[in-house]
Amino acid sequence: MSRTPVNVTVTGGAGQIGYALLFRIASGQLLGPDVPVNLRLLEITPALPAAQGTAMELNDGAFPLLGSIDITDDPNVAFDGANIALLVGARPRTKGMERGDLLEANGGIFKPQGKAINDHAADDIKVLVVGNPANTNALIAQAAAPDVPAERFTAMTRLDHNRALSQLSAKTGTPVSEIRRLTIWGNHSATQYPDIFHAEVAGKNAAATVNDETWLADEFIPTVAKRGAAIIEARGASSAASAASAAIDHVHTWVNGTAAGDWTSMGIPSDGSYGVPEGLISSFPVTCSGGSYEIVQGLEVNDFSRARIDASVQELAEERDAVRALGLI
Ligand SMILES: NC(=O)c1ccc[n+]([C@@H]2O[C@H](COP(=O)([O-])OP(=O)(O)OC[C@H]3O[C@@H](n4cnc5c(N)ncnc54)[C@H](O)[C@@H]3O)[C@@H](O)[C@H]2O)c1
Ligand SMILES: O=C(O)C[C@H](O)C(=O)O
Repeated sequence: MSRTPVNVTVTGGAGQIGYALLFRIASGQLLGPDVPVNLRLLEITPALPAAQGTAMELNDGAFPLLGSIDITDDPNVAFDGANIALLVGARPRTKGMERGDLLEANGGIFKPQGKAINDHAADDIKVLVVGNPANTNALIAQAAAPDVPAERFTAMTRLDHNRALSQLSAKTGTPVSEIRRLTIWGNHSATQYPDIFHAEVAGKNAAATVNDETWLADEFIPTVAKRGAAIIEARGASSAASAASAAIDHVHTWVNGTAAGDWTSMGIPSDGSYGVPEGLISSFPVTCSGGSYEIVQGLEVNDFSRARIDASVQELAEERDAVRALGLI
């Protein structure tokens, strides 16, 4: 194998998403079947033994593409030379915790991680934030990394995108492979807006094919937007394998590109497109090519969509204002 290994740092490596994610990275599904990887796992000190256990299992997988595995509780070590950073570890909301408390607790995680990325990561670093609240955690990390181009910080809405694909597939009886151009707009939260007005189902407009605004407003959108809560209710724990799968999809698409004629959804720093205030990390339709992404321009936004995009963006602006008030950005 002649290629230089890619350094992939995963935070929260001992958690449940980490357990589903790391083996797929090691097997080549993140970057490609010919790309060797070195793994760095960042965990909190008490979780280091559990991370060691996961590393033992990774070794036992005898993955041909897997070089080294390093485990640390020091962000400066974890992000040293990192090419890809998957920020999964986060402080979950616990009983009695207000939204502001959650943002503050996560600020204590994502601000130092952003600084460590700024100071130690490789020049081509690409960051995906999975840990919730993902969009605002990405904003905190990005603000702490002024020397890294802002567009390298992204938040995961690919799970929402995949959920929307699956729901539309079930409604129309069309395989997901024949659905294109779906969009998730806004925040990875219950305010997100899954948009099918520009989507295609087997080459035909999805909204026209479905032709059922009641289903769209009362079933499709709430099912996708509240799917995370429904999984927690059913499993007693938040989504893990599907979240890991979406993280793989997000980075794979970012690095290897979108298919011709299709796009994907990524939480990215807004450039002001579609009336989303510049700098907010909001989900947009994007195409990827050559390791970069671009917002799909020129889509008509009807009144139905406008109201829903604006509501989610408003929530993002409130989260930004809250972390600004806490001095986190
Ligand atoms: N964006 C999405 O679509 C999406 C989907 C599912 C879950 N999530 C979020 O992903 C996060 C992780 O979920 P999980 O199920 O793996 O949780 P988990 O509790 O099983 O694992 C989290 C891990 O992060 C570690 N951790 C905590 N603080 C850390 C720090 N400062 N540095 C490094 N590691 C740290 C913990 O020790 C733990 O091992 C949660 O915030 C969850 O809400 C996001
Ligand atoms: O962890 C959560 O709160 C839910 C998660 O973000 C999900 O969408 O499954």
